[in-house]
Amino acid sequence: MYKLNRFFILRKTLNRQKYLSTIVNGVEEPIKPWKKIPGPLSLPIIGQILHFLPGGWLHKRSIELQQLLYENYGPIVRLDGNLGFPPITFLFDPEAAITLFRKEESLPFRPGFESLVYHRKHFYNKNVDDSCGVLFDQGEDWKKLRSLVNPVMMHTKTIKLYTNALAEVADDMVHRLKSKRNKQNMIETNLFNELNLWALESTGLVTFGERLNCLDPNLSNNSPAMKLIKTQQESLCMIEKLDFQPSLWKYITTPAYKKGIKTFDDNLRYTWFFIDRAIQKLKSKEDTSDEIKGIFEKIFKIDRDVAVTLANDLILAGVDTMVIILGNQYLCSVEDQFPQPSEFIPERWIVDKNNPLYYGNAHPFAYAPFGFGVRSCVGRRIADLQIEMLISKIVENFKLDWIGPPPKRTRRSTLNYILEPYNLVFNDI
Ligand code: HEM
Repeated sequence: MYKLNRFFILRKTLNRQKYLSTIVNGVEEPIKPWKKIPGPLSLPIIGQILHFLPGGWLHKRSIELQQLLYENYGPIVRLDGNLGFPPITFLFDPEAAITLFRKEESLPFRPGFESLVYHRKHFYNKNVDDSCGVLFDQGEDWKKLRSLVNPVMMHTKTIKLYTNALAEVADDMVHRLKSKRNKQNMIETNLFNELNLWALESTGLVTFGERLNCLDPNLSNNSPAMKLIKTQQESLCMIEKLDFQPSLWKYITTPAYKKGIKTFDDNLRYTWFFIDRAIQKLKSKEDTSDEIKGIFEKIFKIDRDVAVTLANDLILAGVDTMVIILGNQYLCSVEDQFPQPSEFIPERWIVDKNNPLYYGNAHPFAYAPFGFGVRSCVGRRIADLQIEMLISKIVENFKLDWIGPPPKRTRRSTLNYILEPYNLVFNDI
């Protein structure tokens, strides 16, 4: 699944800058200039870009960027931004982060995905001012969408209606995993793709109110589901290239830009396959109150265009579960917050309060995977339920084991990638 941390562009909101200086030092201090925030050496004109180019210490790093920045510069780090990517402040102080979030305005600004937003505005939407979706819109446009979806997606009671259907999806996933095992009971195919298929099936069910059949054992590589997942993974790679690495696409038409636009086109085409199907079904079916309705159908009755935009959002956000930066993902892996952070110790969630491993000893904001406040993840209740269903079915059916060396770390980018080899063993109980 994905991570979406908020990142703040302090150049834009001076108040946040002021606030930061206050909380970090504990006393009111005059606003410090942006350039005083510690960060990699910045040279005139080219800024910090040299560190990210071949030969630079931040190019092709074997250690995560956030870890390098924290270890070298402390709890607040400045990246100036250059060649198409914006200035960023990394915040690794959970107390400061939570205070900042609490002070957030009613219309939080969350930048990012500029290439995708550009594609939606110039190649997909009819008018340049049309909505790009709840993930990407800002200000009043975002608020309008968000207030339509909140009652449908943020209420536990509404989401609980999907429990049985999601349990069936999880059962099918268990069957699929069983059928993909080799003689050592290890999954032969790409585990990352398998999880993407499950996520698409689960999110598709909640979105459209019906099964997409992504877990069908005979699913071919040319099926719309497989193509959707493939183009989604490719889209995220292109976003990483265009929006999270130095890139010239905003100034000239680069090959990466052309590839990105084509990939975003293809991805939306496959999402449309499912949207079209849902629209056709809605036209032909009678309204019965006792069946589970997808979010798409519920919103469609209020506003067709919003329903389509939202379906695009949910399928994108709910499948690969991607996005943006505030250092709490890194905070989850520091010893001060979670002792022995790189070890698999699930007991930390159930041990007694006196035990040093007790998860509650960490700062409450060190673990905030869904963000915080009015712009936090709108799919969190769905995600919680989906994950709860899958994990309980897996634990019921398998005794999990791990062979060989410890797992490689995930690669954090637009997405968190689980790196091969997947040495998980799925023994029958
Ligand atoms: C483990 C799974 C998931 C994680 C860790 C996650 C995490 C996040 C995070 C951190 C944000 C940004 C919050 C912020 O800016 O403060 C976010 C936003 C969002 N998520 Fe999720 N998410 C998950 C699953 C889902 C699912 C299943 C869906 C759809 C069904 C979804 C839909 C969205 C949408 C539409 C937004 C944008 C909300 C807005 O800007 O108003 N997410 N997610």
